[in-house]
Amino acid sequence: MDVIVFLRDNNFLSPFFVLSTSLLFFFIVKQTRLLHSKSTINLPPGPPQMPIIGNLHQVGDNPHVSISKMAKKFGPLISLRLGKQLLVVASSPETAIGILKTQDRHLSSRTVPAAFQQEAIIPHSLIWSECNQTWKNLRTLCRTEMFSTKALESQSRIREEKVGQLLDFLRRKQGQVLDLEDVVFTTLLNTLSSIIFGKDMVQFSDAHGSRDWFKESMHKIIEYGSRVKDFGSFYPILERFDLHGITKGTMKVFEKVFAYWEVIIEERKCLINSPTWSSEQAQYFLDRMLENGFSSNQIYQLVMELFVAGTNTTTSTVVWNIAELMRHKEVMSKVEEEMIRVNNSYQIALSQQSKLPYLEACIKETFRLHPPVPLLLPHLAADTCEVMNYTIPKNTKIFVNLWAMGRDPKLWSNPLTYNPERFIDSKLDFKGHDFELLPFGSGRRMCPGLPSGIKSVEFILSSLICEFDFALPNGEDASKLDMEEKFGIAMKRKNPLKVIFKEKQPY
Ligand code: HEM
Repeated sequence: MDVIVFLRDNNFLSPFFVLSTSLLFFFIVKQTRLLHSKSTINLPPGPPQMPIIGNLHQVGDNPHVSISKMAKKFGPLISLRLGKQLLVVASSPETAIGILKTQDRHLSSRTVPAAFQQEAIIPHSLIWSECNQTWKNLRTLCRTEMFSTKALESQSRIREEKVGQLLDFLRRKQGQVLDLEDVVFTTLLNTLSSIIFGKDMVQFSDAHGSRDWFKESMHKIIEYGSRVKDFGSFYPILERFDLHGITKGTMKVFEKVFAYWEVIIEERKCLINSPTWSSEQAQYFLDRMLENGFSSNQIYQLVMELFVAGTNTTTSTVVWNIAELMRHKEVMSKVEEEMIRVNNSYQIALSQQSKLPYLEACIKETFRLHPPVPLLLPHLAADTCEVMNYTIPKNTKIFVNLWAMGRDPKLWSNPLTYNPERFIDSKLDFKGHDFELLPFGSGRRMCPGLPSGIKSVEFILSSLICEFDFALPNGEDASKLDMEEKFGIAMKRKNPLKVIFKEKQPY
């Protein structure tokens, strides 16, 4: 029954798919041989596989949840087959160590998802490259010019200005119903674009306002990139047909966005080449890329990746935090008390972020329950190697299920209860050394944007909590707020968090 529903839902019963399936039939023999060879390779255990589709029909729209159920049955290191793609999933700190530490060198390559398979720009990728020289150079440039302590300090003015604009907007819209994700996403897009280009990309809009084309483009790219049902990646023979129009779809959006950036880049080049230019004026990340001789394609690719990887994850983190705080009034009160204790008022500056240990505990607790990238970005085995005495063959795709680890009763007492206190007086951190809490990953592929992302999360959260009380529309009871998830490049709420902001009375 499962299989019939899966085939129908994915147009597998349409004439085109019947034809494709016939073609695939000729590969059954090969597949059968492959499955047979499984018995000779010591793969991690896993659920039984169907011919051709393997375990595809069992994965569903929320793979972090379905795979977590499989891990409960088959153990913390399992293997699945999605079409032709072999997948290994780690769901415990020990297996995560095996993948992200012991065998990091062999298991840190990537595959390029259909959405990002753009011939001209993909050789310049940071996220989708194997760990080659290009990848090393790009990470080094980002680390020194975007995420170092010095770079973050030089970005303080921009962060304060963009969060200031967010607060002004919310003050003007007091009493109205607003989409929290939308306003936070706008703030983060503009913060990043001001750091990179020295200008905003989008405007704030209220719940009924028209959406900006740039914001819409980012949503589309993220939507294409988040598609779980990408059959080209399961059956390489189908890859070139772009059956779901994913590659074509993103290419169209990329063209529009890149044309817009090209104008900005050319303007900047003219300024740099003008006689009035002095090197002190070089203050944006674009200047650093131009100084390093980047071509337009290199700039497009890196900037696009920073936008896609940096804005969504950070937005989701802020939204999940506010949702949990609204559900737990007593925790929200403690965060507010901490702010008053630290600062004698609700006002708080960017420089005071490190003095809010209780807020930090709330953020860790939210990372535990709602990791924005629940399976990490897929890794790929560059060579065959062994993890926990099992063989991981070359070209296996690898997930680390952070979501499953965050809810594992063997690791956390009352794992489904939101309880920031568990992190008070605990040394557990999210910086990649404690393998039970890895929202940014660990090892060579670990998120390079951690310092920037966490600064934004802490500053936006504390600023919003300082200035406003939050209520749900129609007097709904916040303690009953639903917490349904939608899997994607960053895991979001399924139902947007609509909030009414009300300015706090001065303390
Ligand atoms: C709360 C915010 C964030 C979270 C939770 C987060 C999480 C992650 C995770 C889990 C990965 C994949 C690690 C792996 O595959 O092993 C990743 C990769 C990456 N992140 Fe972040 N991230 C955040 C913010 C940012 C920001 C602000 C930027 C940049 C502006 C950024 C840029 C990147 C890049 C470029 C990669 C790819 C690194 C590589 O493949 O070598 N992230 N992030």
